[in-house]
Amino acid sequence: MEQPILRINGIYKKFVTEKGNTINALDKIDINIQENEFICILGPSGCGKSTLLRIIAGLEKPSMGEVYYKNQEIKKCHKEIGMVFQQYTLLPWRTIIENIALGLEINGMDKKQRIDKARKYLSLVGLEKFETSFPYELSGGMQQRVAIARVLANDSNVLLMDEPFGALDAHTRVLLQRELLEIWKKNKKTVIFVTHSVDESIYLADKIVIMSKSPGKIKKIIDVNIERPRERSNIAFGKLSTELFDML
Ligand SMILES: Nc1ncnc2c1ncn2[C@@H]1O[C@H](COP(=O)(O)OP(=O)(O)OP(=O)(O)O)[C@@H](O)[C@H]1O
Repeated sequence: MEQPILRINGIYKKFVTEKGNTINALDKIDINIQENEFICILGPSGCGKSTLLRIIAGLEKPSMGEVYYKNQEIKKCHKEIGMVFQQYTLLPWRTIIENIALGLEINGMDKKQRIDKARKYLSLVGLEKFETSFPYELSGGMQQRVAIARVLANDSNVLLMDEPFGALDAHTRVLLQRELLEIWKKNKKTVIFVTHSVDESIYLADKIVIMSKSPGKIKKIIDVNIERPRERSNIAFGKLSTELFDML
C-alpha cells in the first residue's frame, strides 16, 4: 500500500468554556488518507467534525497528536490544502473573477496571468458568463461553485469541505454533488468532506468516517464499495443507507 498523503495521528482536542467546563471535542482520532481519496466525515451535530477539519487545515492546534501532510507535520495553513466553508465566503466588493484570483494576487502573480488562470476554473464550474458580476448577483449554489473554483485556482491538492452544500435547496445540492465528483475525477484531488447527510456521504465517498459525540470519537470507518456513478435507486445504496442510519 502507498504512503498516505495525510496522516491524522492520535488527535485529541479539549476546549475549556468560559464557565470552566471542559469539552472533549476530539478523542483519539486516527485516520490515514490516500492520495485522490474522497473521504466523508459523517456524524451528529457537535461530534467535532468542524474542529477536526480546522485542525487538518492548520487553523486550530490539537491538544495532543499530529497531522502529517506528505510526511510533514502541519503546524499552520499549507498552500496545497484549501478549505470551502458552508457559509458563502466571497468578498462582496470584488467581481467573481477577482474573487477566484484572490489567492493568486496575494501570492504575487501578475494580473494577466492570474485572470487567465481564474478564467480556466470559472469555466470548469460553468460560470463563464458571470465573470464581471458581483457575488450578490449569484444564487447560493453559484456562489459555492465560485468558492470551489477559488480553492482549485490556488492549486490546492487537498480540498477540505465543511458542509459546503448544507445551505442549498435539495435540487441544487444534488447537482453540485455531481459536479464536485466530475471535478474530483478530472483534477485528481484528495477531498475531505464533512456532512450530516447519510445520503450525501454514500453518493460521494470512497470511505465514510462515522463519528459519535461526547467525546468526539470515530465509531467506524466504512469503505463504500458501490460502483460509480452511483444511483440512489441502487439496492446496495439503500442497504448501506439503512445500516448508517442505524449506526447513527
Ligand atoms: N472555540 C470553542 N470553544 C469551546 N468549545 C468549542 C469551540 N469550538 C467547538 N467547541 C465545542 O466542541 C464540540 C465540537 O464542535 P464542532 O463544531 O467541531 O462540531 P460539529 O460536529 O462540526 O458540529 P456541527 O455539525 O453542528 O457543525 C462542540 O461541543 C462545541 O461546542
